[in-house]
Order: sequence, then C-alpha cells, then structure tokens
Amino acid sequence: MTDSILDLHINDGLTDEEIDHEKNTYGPLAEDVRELILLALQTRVDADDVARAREHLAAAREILERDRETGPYGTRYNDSGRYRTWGNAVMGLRNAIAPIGEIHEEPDGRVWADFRLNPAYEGPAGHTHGGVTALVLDQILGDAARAGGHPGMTGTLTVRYRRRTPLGALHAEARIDRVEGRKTFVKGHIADAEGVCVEAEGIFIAPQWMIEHRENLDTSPRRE
Ligand SMILES: CCCCCCCC(=O)SCCNC(=O)CCNC(=O)[C@H](O)C(C)(C)COP(=O)(O)OP(=O)(O)OC[C@H]1O[C@@H](n2cnc3c(N)ncnc32)[C@H](O)[C@@H]1OP(=O)(O)O
Repeated sequence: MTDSILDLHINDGLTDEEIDHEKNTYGPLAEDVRELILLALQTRVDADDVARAREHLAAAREILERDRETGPYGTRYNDSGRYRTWGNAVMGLRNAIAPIGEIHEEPDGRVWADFRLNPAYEGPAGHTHGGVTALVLDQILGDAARAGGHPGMTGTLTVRYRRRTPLGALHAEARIDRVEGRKTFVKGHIADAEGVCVEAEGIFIAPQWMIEHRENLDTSPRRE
C-alpha cells in the first residue's frame, strides 16, 4: 500500500508548455463527459435518437481507446514543481465526476471552494447525497491540512448533517484547528446561500512513510 502510493508520485519530466498543452487538450474532454453524465440522466429524446447518439459515443470511444493508460493517474510533477492530481475524485482536471474545479488557499490558512452540484449528485429527492458532501469535505479538510504544512491521510472524518444540502451552488471551506504531533485536527463546512448545511471535523495523520518521503510528495502549493 505504502509503496504503491509512492510509486504513483512521478516526475514525468514534462515542460510547463507540455503541461499546458495537456490541460487544454484533456480538460475540455472531461467537461464534455461531465455534460454527458447529466444528459444521460435528463435527456427525453426517443429511442431512435438515443440509439443514434450511442453510435456516435461508440465512435468517440473507439478513437479515445486507441492510445490510453490503464491505471490510476496518481500524482505527477515536473522540475518546476507543478503538481498534477488530475485523477482526483473531487477536483481532478481529467476526472469527469470531480465536482470542484479549483480549491483556493488563503494566507491565513483558510482553504475554500465555490462549486455546483448538478442532479447527478442527488441523494434525497432534489438534494445532495450525503456521501457526496462527505467526499467534498474529506478533500477540503485534507487540503487545509496539507496547505498548512501538515499533510496526512484521513484517519477519522466526523460529519454532522445539520440540514438538507440542496443541489446547485455551494461553498466549502476548512482550516486547521490544532496540531498534536503527527495528528492534525481540521474543521470545515459546506454552506448554501442560507448558511451552513454540513459540518465536519477531520483528524489527518502523517504516517511514517509520508514523513520520510515528504520532499517527494504532493505538499507543494503549486498543485493543479
Ligand atoms: C494531501 C491532499 C488531500 C487529500 C485529501 C483526501 C484524503 C483521503 O481521502 S486519504 C484516504 C482515506 N484515508 C486512508 O485511507 C487512511 C488509512 N489509514 C492509514 O493509512 C493509517 O491507519 C493512518 C495513517 C490513519 C494511521 O496510521 P499510523 O501512522 O500507523 O498510526 P498510529 O501510529 O497507529 O497512530 C498515530 C496516532 O494517531 C492515532 N490514530 C491512528 N489511527 C487513527 C484514526 N483512524 N483516527 C484517529 N486517530 C488515529 C493514534 O491513536 C495515535 O495517536 P497518539 O500519537 O496520540 O497515540
């Protein structure tokens, strides 16, 4: 387990220009697929049109499969310190299910994101699935720990659902509460326009392997 995490931290030697090219090539593809996920849920066209659309999708899949990787994306970086976690389930640029585009880090340690959850994230009718809000909070709280200089794995995440979280425009934020040795305690929440919907507290623990290999890991503020 430990080795596989370190094995997936790879300096792939790309130039900044090559990274920008990849970003401009594959980012819009993920956007299109994100839109397709919603369309699969919402389209009302008839069976013939669905069949026709599926033929086009099969053709697109055939093109995309001509040259592909098979494993997880991991964390990739280059010599100028640009870290890419583009497969990340919450904010990966190339991951069509990732609901967050950008997570901001403030000098005072606050980490935040404004994002939208469309109906593909539904749990209770018309509202956000509780597992999705927990997913977002795990990432935001973990990022607050990392941005504050205390990266760790989630040991415990305690989530309190104070009221139903609507779909649509949401805001998430977190900051470090305290640090006790290898354990970092982080607090955060998700809010809609009316106020806080979900609160969370996380304990992020730096395992020994992470401390030993810290200089090679994803602790850079220049993560994208
Ligand atoms: C960095 C970018 C942001 C990433 C955001 C996404 C975050 C994630 O989703 S991470 C994935 C989910 N988490 C995991 O898979 C973690 C799996 N678990 C582990 O790897 C280990 O159990 C880990 C790292 C949590 C603790 O392992 P280890 O370092 O061996 O702990 P150990 O030496 O037993 O205990 C150290 C301290 O932590 C405490 N502790 C151990 N496990 C936990 C836990 N699960 N919860 C709370 N405290 C714990 C111990 O009591 C001990 O405390 P003290 O020092 O006061 O006695």
